Amino acid sequence: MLASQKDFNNAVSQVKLLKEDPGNEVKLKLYALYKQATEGPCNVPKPGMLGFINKTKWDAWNALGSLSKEAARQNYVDLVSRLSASSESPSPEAPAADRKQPESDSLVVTSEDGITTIRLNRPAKKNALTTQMYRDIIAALQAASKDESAITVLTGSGDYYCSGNDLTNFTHLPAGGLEEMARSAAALLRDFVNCFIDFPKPLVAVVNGPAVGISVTILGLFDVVYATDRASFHTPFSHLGQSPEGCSSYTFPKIMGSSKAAEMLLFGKKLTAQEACAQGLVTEVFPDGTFQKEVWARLKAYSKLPPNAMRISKQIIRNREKEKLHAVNAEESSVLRERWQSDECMNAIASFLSRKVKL
Ligand SMILES: CCCCCC/C=C/C(=O)SCCNC(=O)CCNC(=O)[C@H](O)C(C)(C)COP(=O)(O)OP(=O)(O)OC[C@H]1O[C@@H](n2cnc3c(N)ncnc32)[C@H](O)[C@@H]1OP(=O)(O)O
Repeated sequence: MLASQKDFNNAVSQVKLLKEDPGNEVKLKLYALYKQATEGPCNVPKPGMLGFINKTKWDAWNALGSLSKEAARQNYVDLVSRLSASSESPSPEAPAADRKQPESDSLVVTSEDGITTIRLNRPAKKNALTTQMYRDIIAALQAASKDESAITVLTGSGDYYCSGNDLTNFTHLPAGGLEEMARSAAALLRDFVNCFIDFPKPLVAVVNGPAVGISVTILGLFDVVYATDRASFHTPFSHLGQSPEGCSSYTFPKIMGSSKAAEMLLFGKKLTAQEACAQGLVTEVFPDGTFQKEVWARLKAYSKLPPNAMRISKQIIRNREKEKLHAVNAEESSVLRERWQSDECMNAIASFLSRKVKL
């Protein structure tokens, strides 16, 4: 059942009682949802360039498009309830030592020198992502968005950056069978990608080796991607009977043009680091021997820049795209939900598991 007018009025009062300032981005979201819930879709002319604040507010409201008043009311109530819960928790700005650690040691999260680093730590399996790792990454990103660091980094341990989704995820069938597995995987995928779309601070991928599948597609949602010259970028979705995710069906054509994107996403063409850089997916490539030293020195210098200026600049860059990205993510997740139940996909996974086929 959607939130009632009374729930909405209560949430409006609750916002004034929040102990912590939720930050400009959240305030903007609250403003937009409030306007949409009370007045419906944006119906006023766009302010001129000089009215910067009014224009930002207008953009946020306008970005909600034709969202119904009822849905906006519900989203407003949900957002306030999350904010109230987190402002009651002991310390939303918890320092690294107090951060809730991931459930498994396949993910290691550290904070140092203004940088929060989320490290995939399953080198024996080429950092393939288990279901628990997706959940832990979501939690780590949510914590990093509120901690004191200026920059957040995703990287891998060992010789691989990440071999993508752990294909054995598909072998743990719940009581509801294949259909239920596909439904819950699609919901998790959608939440996972949403966190990257909404992440408010500079997000940097330090690609320490080959990258496969979803670890490649989400790169289009990062702000900066540094890669060793040993890295490669491979999205073998057709080989696996699957389809693109991570908003790559939208970001890749935008970044590299539609025909280069099609070669990767339809035919699974693997790019070298230099090729990925030439096509705009990678920001800069470093020789493997000096990769870690050069990249971390650079990131340490960037982490000293004024954090609010970086957040606001990211907000301006990202806000225009957010609604579109959420819509793309929803569509890709729903298409994959069907794909995962197809014979093409099941056969491809069975082949990998029986060691008949390797990419
Ligand atoms: C909530 C669900 C969201 C899903 C989102 C949709 C995501 C889609 C994708 O990410 S599609 C991409 C999936 N990934 C793959 O298909 C890669 C499969 N792996 C390989 O082809 C190869 O392992 C390799 C090319 C990555 C590396 O080859 P090689 O260097 O020869 O190493 P090994 O094959 O011996 O691998 C070592 C060890 O790791 C295991 N492993 C590697 N990748 C995966 C994987 N993706 N899933 C599960 N296990 C993986 C491999 O089986 C070996 O294990 P073992 O030593 O045999 O126990």
